[in-house]
Amino acid sequence: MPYNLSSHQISFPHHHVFSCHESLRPIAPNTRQYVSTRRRHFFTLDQFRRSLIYSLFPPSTQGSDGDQTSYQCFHHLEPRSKLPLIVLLFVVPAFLSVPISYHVPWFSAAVLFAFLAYGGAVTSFALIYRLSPFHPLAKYPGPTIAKTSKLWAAYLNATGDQHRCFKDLHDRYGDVVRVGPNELSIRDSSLMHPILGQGGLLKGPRWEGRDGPPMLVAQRDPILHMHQRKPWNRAFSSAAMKEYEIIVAKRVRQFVCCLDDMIQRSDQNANAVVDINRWLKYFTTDFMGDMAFGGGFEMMKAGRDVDGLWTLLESGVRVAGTVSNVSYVFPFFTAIIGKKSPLLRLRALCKERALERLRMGANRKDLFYYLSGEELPESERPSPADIAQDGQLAIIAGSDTTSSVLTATLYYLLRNPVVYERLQAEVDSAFPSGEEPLDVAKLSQMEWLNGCINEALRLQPPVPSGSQRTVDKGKGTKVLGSLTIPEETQLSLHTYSIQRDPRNFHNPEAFLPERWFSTGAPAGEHNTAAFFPFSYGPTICAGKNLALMEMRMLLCWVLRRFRLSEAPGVIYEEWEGKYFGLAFCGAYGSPIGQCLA
Ligand code: HEM
Repeated sequence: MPYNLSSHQISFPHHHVFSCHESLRPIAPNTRQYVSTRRRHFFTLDQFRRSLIYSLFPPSTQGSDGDQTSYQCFHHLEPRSKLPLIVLLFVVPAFLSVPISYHVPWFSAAVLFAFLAYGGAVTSFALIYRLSPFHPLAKYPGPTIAKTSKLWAAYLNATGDQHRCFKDLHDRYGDVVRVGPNELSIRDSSLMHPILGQGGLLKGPRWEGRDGPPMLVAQRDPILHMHQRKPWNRAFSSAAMKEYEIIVAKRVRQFVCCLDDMIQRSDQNANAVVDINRWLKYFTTDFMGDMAFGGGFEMMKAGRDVDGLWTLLESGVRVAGTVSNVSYVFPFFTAIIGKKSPLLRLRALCKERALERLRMGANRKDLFYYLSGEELPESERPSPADIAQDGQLAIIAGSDTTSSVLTATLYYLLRNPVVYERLQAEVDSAFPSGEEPLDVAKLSQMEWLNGCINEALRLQPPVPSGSQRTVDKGKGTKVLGSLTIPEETQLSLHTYSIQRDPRNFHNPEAFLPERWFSTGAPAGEHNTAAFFPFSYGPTICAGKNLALMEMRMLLCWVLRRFRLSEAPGVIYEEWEGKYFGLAFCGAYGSPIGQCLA
């Protein structure tokens, strides 16, 4: 159904974004912080004055009374840092309590009353407007609670159930659902190019409010993004990828030996119950540690979460995912949690590792080599802080994602014994006994292997809610296919729903690797454009080819060496329902041959 919104525009606070014709200059040599040569942004007294009015007439009240003054105020203001937010939320009502105190017997009662009245008024204005027919997104269907606040989405994110809940909403309301006051979730793969492709929409504000210059994945400005992306593109060129094969192979060999060791030590007749999810996490983190910092995590060797890195990663990703739904909370969150915040601790750990590696120098061409600009003249190299930040991104982006897809693939193999047998036969014939599955070209041609990985990526994409985009402020209403989107609306293509949509994939809930075969695929709908677990366009996952190589090699090697089966006492039917942070156990059968290490 086509949606036609009025050109009525809403405002949503966000940072200044450089336009293409503005030039950029770094604020200091060897740094990624830039200022526009045309216009600089300071929080001026005028803005401060207007921010006070904004607090009384927040964005969402705009239009309810047609008040042009309030509209102009919130249209131009961007109060995201701690000070103005504290002023708006605490100082204004504190001032209001002074006149009230003349009318009540106790000053404390006046303060309480002022805060309640101020908070109540602001909240009521916001709620009434957001639910009113005057809101620019009023025509889009969605649950009432979602229209009132993003707190609901934050709550769903914290439960780990957001993607399944959004899919239910799409099944109920259709391809476009209002999932926040100013946010839409979209289940229409034909909009992939206009939204994510070249010249598409800017990244959304969900990464805002964090300390320091944004890392690549959070960079909203397309020009800065392109600039920051260059070393990543060099790092994942075909020539560079060749160098990584031995690094992956070394860690896969170690993974296999660790499992072998567990089987040897087990008293269950050459079987061992292994927490495969945990071990896959150790594997991917050790490997990304090698790539980003030249090693140093050694979780597989220790058989445990060394330095609490995984706990930091898991809690950091979960907290960041939840809080980014309400990114204006970030400054308060970091102020309250301070240095104990998992993200800050992770940052400190990565900085320590980066400095250590810089001291050691580049002894091989890994990801660090490219990110630290070893091949560039000294003056063009990034600062240690930037290198540490890129290393941190590699660990966050490259470990949990890959381990969750590997876990999902093994899960679906256990649940589909016929597919397991077919894949096993393919692996056995591709790599006869004793041969190490190292041939990357051969791995990329194996239809069952790649079909299984694609199915796991389709059914359990590690970024299930997609990458948020926004219709840029000041650019006016955007027409996307049959949709008309008001400026400063946030939106995401919902990967999980699109990849399970029967219009795109025949029998979408079934694990069918055959659907990816070049010939002999089962009849039925198969829309390759609707498969985008790594996203699409200029911001597509930088590490896609590395992740695929890593997953292919590990799966092949594990299948050559072990026979997996369901562990006793585990209810596998329940696993799929608890995608987030689940421990998944597999019982291992007789090993095939000797440890290949
Ligand atoms: C199965 C594994 C993986 C999946 C499904 C995956 C998926 C994604 C997705 C959906 C994005 C967001 C893109 C966007 O904003 O449009 C992303 C970004 C990114 N990923 Fe991956 N990823 C995986 C593994 C990796 C690995 C191994 C690395 C290696 C370091 C990596 C590095 C990155 C980087 C650097 C970005 C930011 C790209 C940018 O904004 O330009 N990812 N990934």
